[in-house]
Amino acid sequence: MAGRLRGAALAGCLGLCGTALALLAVVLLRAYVLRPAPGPRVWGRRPELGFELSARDRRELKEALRGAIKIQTVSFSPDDQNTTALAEFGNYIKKVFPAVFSAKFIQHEIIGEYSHLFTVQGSDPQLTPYMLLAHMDVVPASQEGWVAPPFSAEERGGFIYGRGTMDNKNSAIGILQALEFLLRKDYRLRRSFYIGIGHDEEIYGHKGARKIADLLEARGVKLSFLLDEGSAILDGFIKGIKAPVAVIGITEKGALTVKLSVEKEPGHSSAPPKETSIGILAGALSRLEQNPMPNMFGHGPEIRTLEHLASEFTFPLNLIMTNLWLFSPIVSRILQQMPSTNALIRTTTAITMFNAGIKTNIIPPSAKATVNFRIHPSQKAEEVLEIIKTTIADDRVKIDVQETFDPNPISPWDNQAFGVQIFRRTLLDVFPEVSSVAPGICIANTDSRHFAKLTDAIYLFNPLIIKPDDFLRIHGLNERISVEGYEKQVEFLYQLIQNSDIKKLPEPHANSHEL
Ligand SMILES: CCCCCCCC/C=C\CCCCCCCC(=O)N[C@@H](CCC(N)=O)C(=O)O
Ligand SMILES: [Zn+2]
Ligand SMILES: [Zn+2]
Repeated sequence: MAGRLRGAALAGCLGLCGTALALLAVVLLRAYVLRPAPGPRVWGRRPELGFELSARDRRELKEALRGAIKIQTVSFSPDDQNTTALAEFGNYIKKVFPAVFSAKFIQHEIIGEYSHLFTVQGSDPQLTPYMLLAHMDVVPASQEGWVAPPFSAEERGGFIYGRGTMDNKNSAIGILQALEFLLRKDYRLRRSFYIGIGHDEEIYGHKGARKIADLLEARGVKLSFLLDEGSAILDGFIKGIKAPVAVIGITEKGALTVKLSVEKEPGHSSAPPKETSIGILAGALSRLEQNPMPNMFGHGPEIRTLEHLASEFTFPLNLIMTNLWLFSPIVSRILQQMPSTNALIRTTTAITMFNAGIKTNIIPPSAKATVNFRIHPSQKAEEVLEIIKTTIADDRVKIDVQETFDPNPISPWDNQAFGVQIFRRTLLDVFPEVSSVAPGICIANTDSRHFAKLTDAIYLFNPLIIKPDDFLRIHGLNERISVEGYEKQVEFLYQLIQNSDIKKLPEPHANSHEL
């Protein structure tokens, strides 16, 4: 009997060890043998024109951006914009980019009073056009806390400081600059493309980008792809990855902004009620902050980002990333530690405004707050609103939805995706130090969502190498761009326009080591 028991225990143990060994074998096999092929291609043609800049070109390129930064195109709220500055921006680009404005095959239109649409007619009408999108408006900037005033465009230590240097005059001016340089070299464009420069992106883009999209739709335009801001070449964002990696947004999060308010009878502060409007609202806000929205890791494209970058990780993280089917609970816990990676895996909750109280000895008649949620690609606004109501669980708190939209659909990311292959090719040309190109999520919002009817291929990417510290400068203090980084951005756009002139993508090549 004892012998039989020992035998059974041994068999059980062998079974367990066997399972563990089998698991390990699968892990190793997946890590080293079954890693998905990156989908390389062999491109016969290189861009016709190289990006050699004279000292004069360099000066001109830098001054064009600096001049644009000095124009205070601030969007405060949907009914408060600096319209004088928006108009000045229009005059400014006309002056700085004469070749763009005088080319016979470029049509320029002003949309919604201040936005710009350029239709660049290529020589081959058979090729489906694409679109480059940017915006000229900026968020406000406090005067304090900057090393140089936010609209001075001062140059310090190789950086231009100012609101809009990364978000997003670098793209608006950069696109026009790249085209200006190409035109001056008599480059004849083959594929048509559109340039859209919105004037109210920071306040939802209803008067600018949306009108541009409506107009193009009415003209029956279909786009092969659209490129807008929203992600970048990330350096140091992900623990365990040393080299900079290009993460191109294939979707952007949705958004839901709610106004919460509590009304209460005012009175003398010497005989206060048990709870005031401020106390009730503060409790509701605290519950929202203390109960984050659910962790959705694995339900959206964030998992594809890590899978694509798996080989970039050092050991043993590379093993973990290649086997997310097994390790995703650990990975999702690590991701939620940093605000920028936490934003990838859940709907975020940000209390952005709070107003209450009118005098030191008056019981406040009302308290109001604004909470801004950014919705994970696997959720819908309606679902998030239900969670908010359940979490607040207090009928005295009135909830008004101010603005809401669901996450964007997911854009294609495969060997046939024209835009993706063009970005890969251009990254190889301009940023040889970038070893991987991965699909990702844009954690903020962009004007591109207005163009969903024109194309299913919307990509969010700024060709700039950014570090976590740079990310904090966007909408924050000391926003800046390095002169070298801006030159690279213009070079990327210059080569992207030429690369897009290819008629058909080359065949993928199995043994190449390209991206
Ligand atoms: C695995 C990778 C980790 C990812 C870390 C994220 C790093 C992201 C890097 C760069 C992103 C820059 C995004 C800038 C876009 C900003 C656009 C913007 O400010 N939009 C406004 C629009 C307002 C609106 N209501 O539509 C906004 O989102 O508030
Ligand atoms: Zn922006
Ligand atoms: Zn912004």
